[in-house]
Amino acid sequence: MSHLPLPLYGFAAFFMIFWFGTWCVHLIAICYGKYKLHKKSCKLPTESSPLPGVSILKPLMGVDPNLQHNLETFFTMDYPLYELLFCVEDKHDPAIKLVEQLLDKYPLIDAQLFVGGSDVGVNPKINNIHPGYMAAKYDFLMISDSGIKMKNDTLLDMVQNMSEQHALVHQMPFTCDRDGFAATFEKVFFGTVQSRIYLSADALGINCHTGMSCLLRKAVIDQLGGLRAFGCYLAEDFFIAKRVTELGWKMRISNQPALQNSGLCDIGSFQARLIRWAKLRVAMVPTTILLEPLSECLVLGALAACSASLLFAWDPLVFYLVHILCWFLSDWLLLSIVQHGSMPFHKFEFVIGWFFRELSGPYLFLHALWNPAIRWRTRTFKLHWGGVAYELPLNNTPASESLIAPLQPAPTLLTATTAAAAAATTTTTTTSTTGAGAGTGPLPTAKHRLLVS
Ligand SMILES: CCCCCCCC/C=C\CCCCCCCC(=O)N[C@@H](CO[C@@H]1OC[C@@H](O)[C@H](O)[C@H]1O)[C@H](O)/C=C/CCCCCCCCCCCCC
Ligand SMILES: O=c1ccn([C@@H]2O[C@H](COP(=O)(O)OP(=O)(O)O)[C@@H](O)[C@H]2O)c(=O)[nH]1
Repeated sequence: MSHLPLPLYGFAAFFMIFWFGTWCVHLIAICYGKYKLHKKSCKLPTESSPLPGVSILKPLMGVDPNLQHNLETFFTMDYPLYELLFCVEDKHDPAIKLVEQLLDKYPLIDAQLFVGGSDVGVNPKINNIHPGYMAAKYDFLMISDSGIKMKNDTLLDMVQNMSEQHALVHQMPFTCDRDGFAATFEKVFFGTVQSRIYLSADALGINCHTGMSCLLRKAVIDQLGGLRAFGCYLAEDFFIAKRVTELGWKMRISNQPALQNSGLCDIGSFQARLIRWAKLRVAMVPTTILLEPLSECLVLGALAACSASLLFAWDPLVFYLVHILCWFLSDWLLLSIVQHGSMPFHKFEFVIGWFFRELSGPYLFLHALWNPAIRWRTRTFKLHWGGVAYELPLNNTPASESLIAPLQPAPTLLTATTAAAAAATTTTTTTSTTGAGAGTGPLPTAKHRLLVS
């Protein structure tokens, strides 16, 4: 041992400490997940402190087989005061017709549709929801991506997590139970590697905000310059959380994880999504270039096994196998906590899904580093270090990114009335009710609820 160069011992000691730290992260995630998730809040509204109104922004782009069902869950929530602000950028998007049908089906729910988006920055999601944000009338703002499904009490849960010190409550991303291996893979990713980081980061007060379902204090966002102030970033979620906490406000996750329920679920698109997210993280938090690969089970296990062999003369193979087994069991435990019920797949499928995730993780990360161009739906972007984005011209889309299948509008769904209403660039305001279940009288037909900007 003594003839080996000294720096090698330094590296070995570093990897052993990192390995130990990672197991602490496992432990924190399991304990915090058990404590925090699926807990029913006992804080009930009183006459002196009624539940606040919430303006819900729904950015939509294209239609998938579950969209109608997912959107419908927003019309049937048990919450006394909210408005739904659906936002669609393209006037030919078939999502318009779907929203109109829902507006007709639920005339007592306070809901509007905004078509045309805005041009306040590079981020197409921000551009899409900005008209809805400008029209929002309540003190609380919820941003909820198109693939999110709500339980009856999800909004209540989020509002009850918003204390006097909090300005941001977000849902930890998770998935609905769906059939097929791609759905298993998604659940394994969100319920293991992602939950581990998300839960421990929230427990330790580290910004890990993913903005697919979040509740914000509108006054705080207004104070920060409005949503337009975040239009220059693609990862608006990360920067919203950063600025909000810099003002002294707190953020935290809600008790219910977010139920992603997109009707399009395939391995290729999901991997492309993970690659896109990794590119964002690398640009925003450059230390992830080192931290992410190092925190992968197979990579860290190999490094720790060599280090343990060097430092303590332990058998590296036995160390490696025990490390993988313990990691696997700990991931199963964490996934069970996040799922909070029976698993939609057999244990054997979990084994396959887990190994597939562990083997593909480092590869996807390298892929993200290799090609910095970011394809998001119909557009391609690049990021400056720090996270400021710029859009690339359409013909500059790299071929390697073509595995992404953007949600393409199906033009056949568009009716003549919708097209005519959308083509007329006049602005028509909707008749609004005062909250869920509190409306009066018949409302105009859906086509009059179209706001074209
Ligand atoms: C000793 C242990 C060290 C641990 C090292 C941690 C390594 C991290 C490993 C895995 C990463 C897990 C991923 C966490 C979830 C992030 C998901 C994500 O990338 N989301 C981004 C994109 O979201 C979409 O963006 C567009 C928007 O319009 C959509 O609505 C969004 O859904 C999002 O932008 C990123 C947010 C947070 C990034 C945080 C990066 C820091 C991670 C390091 C945290 C370390 C915690 C260590 C705990 C002890
Ligand atoms: O050009 C775009 C891309 C996305 N979105 C919306 O932004 C949200 C998140 O998009 P996506 O699911 O593609 O992002 P991810 O969760 O994969 O990061 C969804 O509600 C989309 O409808 C949008 O309005 N315009």
